Amino acid sequence: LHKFSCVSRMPWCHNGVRFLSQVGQHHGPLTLASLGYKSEFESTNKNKSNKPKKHSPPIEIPKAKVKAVRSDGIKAAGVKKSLEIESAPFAANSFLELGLPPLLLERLEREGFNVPTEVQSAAIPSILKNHDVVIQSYTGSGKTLAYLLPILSKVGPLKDKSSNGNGESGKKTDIEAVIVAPSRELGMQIVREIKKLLGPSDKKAVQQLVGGANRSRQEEALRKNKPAIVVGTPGRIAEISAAGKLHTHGCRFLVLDEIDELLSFNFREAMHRIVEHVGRRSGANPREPKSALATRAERQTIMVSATVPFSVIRAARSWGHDPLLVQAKNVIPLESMPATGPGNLSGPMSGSSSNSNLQAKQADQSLPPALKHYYCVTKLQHKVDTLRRCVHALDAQTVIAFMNNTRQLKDAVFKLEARGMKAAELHGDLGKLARSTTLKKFKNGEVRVLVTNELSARGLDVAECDLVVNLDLPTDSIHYAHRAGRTGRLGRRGTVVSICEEPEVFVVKKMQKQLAVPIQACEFTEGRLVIGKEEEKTLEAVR
Ligand SMILES: Nc1ncnc2c1ncn2[C@@H]1O[C@H](COP(=O)(O)OP(=O)(O)OP(=O)(O)O)[C@@H](O)[C@H]1O
Repeated sequence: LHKFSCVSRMPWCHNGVRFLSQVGQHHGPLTLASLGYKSEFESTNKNKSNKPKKHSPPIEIPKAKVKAVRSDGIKAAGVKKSLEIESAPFAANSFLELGLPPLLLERLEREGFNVPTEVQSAAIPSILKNHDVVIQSYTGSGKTLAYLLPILSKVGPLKDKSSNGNGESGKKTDIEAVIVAPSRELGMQIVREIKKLLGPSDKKAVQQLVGGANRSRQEEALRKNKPAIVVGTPGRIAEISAAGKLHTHGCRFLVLDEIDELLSFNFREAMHRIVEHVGRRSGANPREPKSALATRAERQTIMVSATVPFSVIRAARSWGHDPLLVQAKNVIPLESMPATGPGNLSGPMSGSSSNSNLQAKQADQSLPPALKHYYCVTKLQHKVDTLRRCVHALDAQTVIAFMNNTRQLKDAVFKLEARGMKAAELHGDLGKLARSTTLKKFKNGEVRVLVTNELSARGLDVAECDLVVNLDLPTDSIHYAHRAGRTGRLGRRGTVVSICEEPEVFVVKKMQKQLAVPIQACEFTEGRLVIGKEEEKTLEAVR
């Protein structure tokens, strides 16, 4: 975004990145915390009601300029219906061929995981062979199990009995795997995925250490249950570790999920502590004189994200040992990546011609291939109404709408509800109970439109989500990719619509270029999505 020529009127455009007034003072990198999230800390419910703005009539569209296209919507008239997986990224081989232990294979079958996805097929053997890895594959392609399965093969109650490590003698000692995620929602989701495989009798082998939850209870659970795996947010893990209640020197795995987000400034101190205190970096010289590292177990470092900017490559080189870059169809030494300049798609730094090939090649690995992308130009005061017409036109049943400002987000929910569309807000100002209740309602179909901000852009896994709408544009292509990835999970159909004002169109065009996907101009009229003929012509050139 630094490269975009700013239009001073545009609220998000100032010194690189700026959202609307609420986050306007923040000039650091975009993070959950910078967007007003308190994912790591207790937050209060400041749910204030805002007066609804006057209803704005829909915009009239000159019919001659437009051509109707078939909606991508999924028919589910009032009833929540699961979306069919259409082009799943499944691999040709089976979990058995990947060398997973029998007990884990049983649990996978019980939970209906029959075939590994491509990225799982590439990552599992690499991790089982003790490599440090950076896992990069598009949103919703199964990266979580790609690292959880090899870890559960070596750690905890489902492990291969021949694998070494603590617990071998039946005596539980240290924690063996630490998994770090940037938000409590994502942390809890990972815990649920692990517990599903562990089953009720072994679920205490994993402990959540997320912010916003009761810390003494977490410490008590650590003491009593001696879990093999902990999953948490950076601040809470670092706090408990600094208090001497988390013993991670014997740890064999350190997973940094959504690594590019974890590298943001707000997590810097906590991440530093975690990286220094969890096991010993493999390849570090244990005989180094003053090094306390000698007493620690050698750890494997696993970093994960759909987007791998250069900062991640740098971090992987310094925190890992000869790491591999694992993608769905590729496993290559990270060393073979360019040593300087931008990594893959990025906002601020992308666009240099020397890296454009690499960028284009990796960009298409960040977005699910089946997604359809559109943008619709409207006036600011008509955005919510355009959203409503968009939902109807596509007959979308499970919609995530992204905004950048909490107050305007509440307004949008109010307007949608006033027009009879079931909507709810999700953001960091809500208490943890309100956040989980809203998410539950959204997942079970009680809420049709979830209006949220960057909190939900990473990791949130709602299989039924058939439409993502950017009511405010994301800051750059990385944020676009993560938001867009909330739909089209695991090969399902999905549509992404960015609703913007005329002066913002160049931002959409820029993202289209960086992401190497067509983002078609469209309008919603007479209950249908329509694209302009002119736009069609230019799109032919893009394709
Ligand atoms: N082999 C598999 N078979 C069936 N379902 C799977 C398989 N692997 C993963 N899934 C399911 O696919 C969904 C998406 O997986 P996951 O959340 O791990 O994707 P991701 O790549 O981490 O996405 P993001 O980048 O958005 O975090 C989850 O609901 C998960 O349970």
